[in-house]
Amino acid sequence: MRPMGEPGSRRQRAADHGERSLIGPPSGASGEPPDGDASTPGFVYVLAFFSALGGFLFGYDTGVVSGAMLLLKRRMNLSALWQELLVSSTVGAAAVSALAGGVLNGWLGRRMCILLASFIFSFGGVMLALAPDKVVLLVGRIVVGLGIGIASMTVPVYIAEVSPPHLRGQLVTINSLFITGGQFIASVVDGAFSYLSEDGWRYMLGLSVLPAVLQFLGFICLPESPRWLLQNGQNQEALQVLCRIRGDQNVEEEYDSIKASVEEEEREVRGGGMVILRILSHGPTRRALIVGCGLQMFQQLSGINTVMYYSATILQMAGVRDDREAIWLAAATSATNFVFTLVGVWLVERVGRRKLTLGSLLGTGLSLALLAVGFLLSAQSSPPVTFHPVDPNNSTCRLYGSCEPCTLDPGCGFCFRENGTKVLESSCVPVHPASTDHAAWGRCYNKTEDGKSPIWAYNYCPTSYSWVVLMGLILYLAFFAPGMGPMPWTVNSEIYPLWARSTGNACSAGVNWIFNVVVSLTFLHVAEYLTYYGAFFLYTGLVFLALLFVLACLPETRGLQLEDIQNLFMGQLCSCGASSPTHSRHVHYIRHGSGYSSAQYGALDSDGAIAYITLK
Ligand SMILES: O[C@H]1[C@H](O)[C@@H](O)[C@H](O)[C@@H](O)[C@H]1O
Repeated sequence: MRPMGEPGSRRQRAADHGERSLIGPPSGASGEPPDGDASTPGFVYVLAFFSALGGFLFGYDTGVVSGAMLLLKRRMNLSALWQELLVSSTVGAAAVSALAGGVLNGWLGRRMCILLASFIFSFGGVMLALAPDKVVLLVGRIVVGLGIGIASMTVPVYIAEVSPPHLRGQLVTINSLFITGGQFIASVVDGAFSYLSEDGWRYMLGLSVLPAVLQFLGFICLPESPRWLLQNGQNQEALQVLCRIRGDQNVEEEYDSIKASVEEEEREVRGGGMVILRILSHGPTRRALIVGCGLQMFQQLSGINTVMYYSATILQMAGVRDDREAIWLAAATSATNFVFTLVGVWLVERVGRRKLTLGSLLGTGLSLALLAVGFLLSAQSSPPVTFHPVDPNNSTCRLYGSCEPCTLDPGCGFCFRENGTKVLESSCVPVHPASTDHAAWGRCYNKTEDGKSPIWAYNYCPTSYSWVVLMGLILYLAFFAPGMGPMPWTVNSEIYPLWARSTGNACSAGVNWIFNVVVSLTFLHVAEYLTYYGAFFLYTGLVFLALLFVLACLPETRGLQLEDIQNLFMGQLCSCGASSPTHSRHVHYIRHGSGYSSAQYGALDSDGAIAYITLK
């Protein structure tokens, strides 16, 4: 890499003139294109759009399954275990392929990996749409999961590598917008096809083939990332791609900077060895990996997928009894997630990654506390069991005195009648072994269509505090979606040097998927031991830990060229955060050969633009 301040560099030329250089980093950190260069060519937006279809498929395939399952469990007579398998197998497969994606990415390139993922998505989609039985369905869900894992780690890297620095955050965050957009469209499709009780699930699961094929066709014509091309010695092609994606801007400096950085990295890492071991033994990349994996872990530990998954139940608590109504209201929940991700796209280049993540975590934590308080109030006013039918099997359900402990036992449900908000004739009875939709026997076994049968509540209790929970849910999504939703993906796409980028992103995406499985599989057990409010207080605590982690360790990467970002990780891990506060000076290390010897001082002006001066 050409050191900043090296004779001949743009920044040094200004410094040589004796000015206290106020030239920003290669592109304006304030969100402006460098030196007022010509505007970014539309081609970059086309690239971002076709890549982000991978995000859309990630969102669609993880989101669509809940609605499809409502129909499938009846059509295929699925046991609870099979339902669990069909939902979690995709996430599990995504974890495995995200981890393997690092090797594939370095070996085949970003473009080939995206093509591979869209091919896998198309194949899996066809398989799901035509599945004759549950085994083929399971294989289809695993195939789709393999596609999701590869796409989830490749797409942000590709977009980051083709974007100009001043737009990088926004364009990578668009991928997250497509994820939540995919989840939203999936919930609308679920709603629309829920009326086709016979084959609706085939359309729900199969429709993902359309965006997958579109992405495949698009990527046949789109170029490889110039950074990967340079890393693999294809210099001419890299220059051509750079010219295409930067339009009439001068690409010479960017080309030189990437090339120098590749050459220097090659010198440093001569001798090879496994990339992950090299990452771990090299301080700055090790610290970047800890920050990247930590962010992804905390994203999942903030309970987003529990909240999304649990939204239907929260709505039932609030008095929505009809299945269809609950499906449409769940679509409103994912719409909230989507709309607020849009706010993140707007904010990321304006306030920067760090402030956005911190603000988001603070709001997410407070909303989780509100959710927990809502559940606590509901538990305290939990309706008593007033009707005790004779239990033929002497199950544990007859021992519970109120709704709360009854519904926390996975084997029991609450059967009651309502008169306005008053709960009458309530009993705690065993759930049917084949379906949680009704009781094993008694009044809540057979539902009649005349609306006179009692209400069967599995997993929730009727409560007059549901509005507190509902408010907590909406506030949670409004705070999570702009920051903690997209930032872990965005930050990971930029913090690793080129040689470590594929592996770093593979590890952090793998961590995201692993914690996704862990949180969703443990939620009901955690709730069983700690009650619902205990579970949400636990998530609140984890979010405050995340806040401390981000406060201490996440540096601001806004506006910096990818090749310069690693310098932010030169200091101690938990001083990372200190390198980026506004209005403060920070040392910017310059690489000389393989060492970091001299320094430039950078000061952030009030817009967050970085000014550099060189110490001689
Ligand atoms: O960033 C995404 C997004 O926030 C989704 O809504 C969530 O389901 C995913 O797990 C997460 O990785």
